[in-house]
Amino acid sequence: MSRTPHLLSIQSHVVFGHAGNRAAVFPVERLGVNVWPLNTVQFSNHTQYAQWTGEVLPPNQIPTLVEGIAAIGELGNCDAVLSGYLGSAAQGREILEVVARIKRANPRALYLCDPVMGHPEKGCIVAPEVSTFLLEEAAAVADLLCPNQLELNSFAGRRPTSLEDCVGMARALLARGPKAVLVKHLDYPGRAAENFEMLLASAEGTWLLRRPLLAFPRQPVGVGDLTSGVFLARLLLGDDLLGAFEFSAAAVHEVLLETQACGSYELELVRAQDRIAHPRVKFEARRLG
Ligand SMILES: Nc1ncnc2c1ncn2[C@@H]1O[C@H](COP(=O)(O)OP(=O)(O)O)[C@@H](O)[C@H]1O
Ligand SMILES: Cc1ncc(COP(=O)(O)O)c(C=O)c1O
Ligand SMILES: [Mg+2]
Repeated sequence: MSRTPHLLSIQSHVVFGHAGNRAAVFPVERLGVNVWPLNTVQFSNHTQYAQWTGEVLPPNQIPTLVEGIAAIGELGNCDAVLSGYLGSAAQGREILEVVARIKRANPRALYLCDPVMGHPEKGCIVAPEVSTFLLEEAAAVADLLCPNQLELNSFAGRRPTSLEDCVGMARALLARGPKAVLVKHLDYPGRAAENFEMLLASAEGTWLLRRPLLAFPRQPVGVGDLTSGVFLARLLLGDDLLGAFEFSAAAVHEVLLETQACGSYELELVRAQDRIAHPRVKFEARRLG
């Protein structure tokens, strides 16, 4: 029997609803990966409600908690680290130390960075110094980087003019160190309005994936966190980059269909659990160039 992979997932916790670890832990475990959730913040709800209560984890708690895992002899069993929503740049620096420590314990361990930067128009609030940390420090260390279009624009320092330009921006990120860049949401002049598009860039090439754009009265939150979690889970379960990319698009689309059918604002992860594990839809990515 093959071993169950272990993933250290360092992102936000919300008591109500689904974002950060609350969008990733359950689906990733449902797919068959053990998750070690380490919560960077504990908020009542995600920040797009415009109000919330709760606290940011003191940065020194990150190495303290990882030290506890090392002390019981389990750190070498960690197969990957995922980082997402951060409460401070200081937390980010502690995460990079933790990644280095885990890679010493298990040189095959992967680090996926979802560079959650905030989106003032949408109401996603992240401390501004976190963006600087992600741009200048985290990208160089990550094996896998999963920006959305706005985050890709921040890395490039400009907006794209076309799909080809998005490809160039994603491939420029590869040059900073990651083995793959998954752009979770593409937006560029001339994009067909009926589609939701994603991009995967690696040393082997670049792939574009299109799925239907669904209508929501209010855009659900946590979709990015769900996407990066499922993508990494499938890699840990043995998929190649392209397979994990296509699977994550299908599983996320199933969750969005369920969410839309229920008329919910929060992602319907519990109701969609079987569809996450066994998506009925399939999207094939198209190789570009
Ligand atoms: N198929 C889809 N149809 C409609 N909206 C979608 C679909 N897939 C994702 N979304 C929405 O697209 C947006 C993507 O957000 P974006 O900021 O680019 O990424 P992230 O989720 O990482 O923040 C989210 O608001 C999400 O709810
Ligand atoms: C607490 C928290 N975590 C994570 C996120 C990121 O969510 P998404 O997956 O939509 O990028 C948000 C977005 O507002 C948030 O408020
Ligand atoms: Mg995001």
